[in-house]
Amino acid sequence: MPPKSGFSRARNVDYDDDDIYDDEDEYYEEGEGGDGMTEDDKEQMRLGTTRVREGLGEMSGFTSDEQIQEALWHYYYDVDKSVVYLKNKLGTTESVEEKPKKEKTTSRFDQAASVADQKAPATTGKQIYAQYSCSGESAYLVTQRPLPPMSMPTSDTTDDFFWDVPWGQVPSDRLGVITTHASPYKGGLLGGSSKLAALAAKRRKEREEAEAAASKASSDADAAIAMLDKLTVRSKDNVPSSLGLNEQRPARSRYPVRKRSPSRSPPQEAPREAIEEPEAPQPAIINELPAQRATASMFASTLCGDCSSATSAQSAPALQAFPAPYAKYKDYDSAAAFATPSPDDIVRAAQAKGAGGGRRSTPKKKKAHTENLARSVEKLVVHDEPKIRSKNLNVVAEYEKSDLKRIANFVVVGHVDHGKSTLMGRLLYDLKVIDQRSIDKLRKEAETIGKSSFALAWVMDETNEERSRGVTVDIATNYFETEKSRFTILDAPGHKDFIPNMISGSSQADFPVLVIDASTNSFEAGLKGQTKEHILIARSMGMQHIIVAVNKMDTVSWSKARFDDISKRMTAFLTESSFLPSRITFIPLAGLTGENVVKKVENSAAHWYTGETLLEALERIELPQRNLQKALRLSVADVFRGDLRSPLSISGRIDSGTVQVGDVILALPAKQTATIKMIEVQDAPADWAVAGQIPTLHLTDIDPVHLQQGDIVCVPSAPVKLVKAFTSKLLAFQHVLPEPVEVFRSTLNSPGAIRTLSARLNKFTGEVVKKKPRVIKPGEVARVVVQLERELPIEEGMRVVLREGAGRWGRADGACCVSVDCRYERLL
Ligand SMILES: Nc1nc2c(ncn2[C@@H]2O[C@H](COP(=O)(O)OP(=O)(O)OP(=O)(O)O)[C@@H](O)[C@H]2O)c(=O)[nH]1
Repeated sequence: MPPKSGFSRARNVDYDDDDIYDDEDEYYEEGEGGDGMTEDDKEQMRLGTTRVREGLGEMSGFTSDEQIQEALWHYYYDVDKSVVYLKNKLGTTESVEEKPKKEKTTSRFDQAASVADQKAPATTGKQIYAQYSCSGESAYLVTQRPLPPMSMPTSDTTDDFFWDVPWGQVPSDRLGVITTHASPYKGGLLGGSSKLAALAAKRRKEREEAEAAASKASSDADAAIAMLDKLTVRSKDNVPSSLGLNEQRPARSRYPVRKRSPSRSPPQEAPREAIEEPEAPQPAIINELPAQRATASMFASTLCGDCSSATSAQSAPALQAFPAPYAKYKDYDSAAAFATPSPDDIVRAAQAKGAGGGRRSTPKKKKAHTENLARSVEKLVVHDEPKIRSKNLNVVAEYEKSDLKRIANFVVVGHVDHGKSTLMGRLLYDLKVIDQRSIDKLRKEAETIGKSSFALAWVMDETNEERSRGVTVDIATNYFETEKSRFTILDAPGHKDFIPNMISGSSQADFPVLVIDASTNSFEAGLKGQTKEHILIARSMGMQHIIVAVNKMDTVSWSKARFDDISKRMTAFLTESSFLPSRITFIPLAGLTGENVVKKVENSAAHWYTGETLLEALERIELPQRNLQKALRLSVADVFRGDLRSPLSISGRIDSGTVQVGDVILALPAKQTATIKMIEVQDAPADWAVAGQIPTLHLTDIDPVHLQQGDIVCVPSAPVKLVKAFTSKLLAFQHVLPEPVEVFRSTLNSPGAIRTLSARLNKFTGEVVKKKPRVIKPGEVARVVVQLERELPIEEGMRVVLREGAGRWGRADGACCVSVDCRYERLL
């Protein structure tokens, strides 16, 4: 049988007696066998019987023990009262068998009066016995004398007894005396039922027993309190919580608390952590707990262990810190919570062991296997780019032994709308580089927007802007091949707004093809516009040979006079620009019709011309010497930030040196290195490229931000120096003064100024004619000092272009620039 819970035990202790027994009869019958007599009662009854017989004297022989005991029981062992009762009873006619209980219906006062009437003569009055209960004492009113004879008929009522006595004037012989003495019935009932007295005694006894039981329960409760205290969570002030489980949270602070860094911890969280600090157990508090808690239940004992054997003072502090249900895990350490395998781990390990067919691997082997695996994983590092391996080719030897055709790059220059793009489209079309279907498609597309005459031009002008506007914007590159040469076409824009692009194209060319519109007034307009400027730029780039294509001859009916006039005027200008007459080629042609482009003109009006076609002139033109043995110098004409396969690519002509796949290059002025991953020459993959070619280099190991158009690419071992000032020999195309200029190194440029005119030189011998001249006239050669605002990669032998300040840029007279043939004698 499980022990009584503390709760039920407390309930029994606190029950009130009156709440249990409301009916005295039930209590009486539940007494000792139903007779209500205890051993004490029987003893008192025996002694009382003896004493009553002594009090009855000679009347004792007429009285049975049963009557005596009945009287004693009735008067609660009062011997005197019992004797009086029995004497009165024996003196009356009333049967002694009459039970005193029936007299309850008659008042005590009437009984006394009745007895007096029976014992005294009616004329002597009545002796009255009255009994009052007054604070535990008995008072008797006794008449001293017999009552006088009554004239009135006697009556048993008190009204008859005092009928002749005036109110308030009672005769002295009828006055009684009240005497008091201590009642022999301490705590008993007076004149009442002896059963009630017995009931009172029973209740006193039960109360005493209940108090004794409560005392015992109190001692049991102490043990219960001790156990409950172990489960009690204290507040910071060590006051036992009255809320029980609701206040157990602070006890969790016993577990390791992860502290936040002060910088990241919100200010308001600091007090919280202070609250969570574990509280030192206070055993003294436990002893002060009220004894109002029951002992631990079976459930609590199961969770918390057997605490009954430990004293509260000893065990409570240790358990105090661990709220249920974790109290049993006194040594719990969350930091090492997973240091040992969990029950699930053990089960899984056993299952794995069984599934492994009994094969065992020792921990040592497992550890070695794990380490090997870790090392293998470390080796599996994925690099962003595969390591580029160079074939270490002798590129010069490879070039010489190759049957590579002559490499020729030319830039198509001239005034806007003079027919440059159309001429190149016709060239490509006649050379079958562009097929008929593509031309038909372009022609149809051009017709839709009313520009059918531009169909051939669209072979080169591929962007929507260029096609819609009918104007070339950027350099268009294309390739064609002849029997002896591989050409790269650099179609430059003729509009003045795109001069920088024209310079970029010119920087990659070996020679220019100048296109002049032979139509009436167009040639003249071009001379005032970009025709002369383009010539000067091309010459400034070091180009010495030039082909002049007198275009649109169909518009002038192949007029020889017109052709001769143009040739004469242009020869004069070109020679002024330092082109030797022997290096100037004039070809009358019509790009739109293709006459004298690839095929000789068949028009009878052109019978007077027996010279070369454009293609023949291209094949014959002399190309500059290639410097393959010198250090790498490449002018970056374009930068492509392409696809995933080729995130960064550059293109430009190699001025000197060679490159091959795997080479590390240096980009200036960023001073950043890169690795050549792939090379393409004229849209075909190649292992190398040499001076004179315009390859596309696909790079890696460099951020695209470090490369831009106009940069110089060189080898890290022989970099180009970055300078902010240099001395140059220049050829003046107009008056030159110390003045602000824009300095171009290819398309890379910087603001600067001609700081000093050092000397005027002999145009052919280079000797000093005059030191520190005030001005340099057009056509004269001089030595000047140029200052730059920012560094540019410039070295001896390079060519730069000095143009007048931006305010005078692009003047319509075509003489707006100072184009300088810069041969650097020395750097500052
Ligand atoms: N009649 C005639 N028209 C030509 C000839 N060549 C070109 N054209 C026309 O001249 C116009 C301009 O031709 P383009 O090739 O665009 O001229 P462009 O020099 O390339 O122009 P930009 O590049 O913008 O400077 C077009 O309408 C052509 O059809 C030609 O030989 N004869």
